[in-house]
Amino acid sequence: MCLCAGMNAAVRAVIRMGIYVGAKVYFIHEGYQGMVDGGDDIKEATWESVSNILQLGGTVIGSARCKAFRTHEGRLRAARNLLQFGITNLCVIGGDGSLTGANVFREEWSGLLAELVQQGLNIFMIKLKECLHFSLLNK
Ligand SMILES: Nc1ncnc2c1ncn2[C@@H]1O[C@H](COP(=O)(O)OP(=O)(O)O)[C@@H](O)[C@H]1O
Ligand SMILES: O=P(O)(O)OC[C@H]1O[C@](O)(COP(=O)(O)O)[C@@H](O)[C@@H]1O
Repeated sequence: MCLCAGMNAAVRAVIRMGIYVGAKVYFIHEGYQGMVDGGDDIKEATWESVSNILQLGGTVIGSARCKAFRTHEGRLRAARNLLQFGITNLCVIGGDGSLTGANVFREEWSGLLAELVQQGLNIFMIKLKECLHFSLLNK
């Protein structure tokens, strides 16, 4: 469990600013593990869902070490899950490891999409490659 102060403030700021500018914003629970697993680990956030969290230690969305995200296969699963939810931007809050992983993912993104297309993923999703950006915040 991560007890770092400030993580929830960062989560709250990202969610509320995203909603403020009109975006649909999602929590990805348990870090990259949630991105790889998809399903219930990816949930739409609301303004109220980040109320009363500033004073809490750790992070309300969890954190995890994820071996799978270090592998190409794991990142392919993560990309598929993002596309299924229509997620086009990622904000990664973490340290050196998380940001290194985000950079690897960004560099691989076009190739991952090409692989998903080969596997038969709906072609309209391809336009998302134009708009997958990473905002990198250091903890
Ligand atoms: N070189 C890498 N390639 C892909 N993913 C990575 C890499 N390094 C770290 N990660 C991912 O980032 C996660 C968090 O990294 P870690 O070093 O544990 O924490 P921190 O972000 O606090 O430095 C790892 O569990 C792994 O899933
Ligand atoms: O839970 P929300 O809606 O994010 O509101 C957070 C609010 O709670 C506080 O952190 C603490 O407020 P109190 O000192 O009144 O308990 C405020 O500074 C902040 O505006």
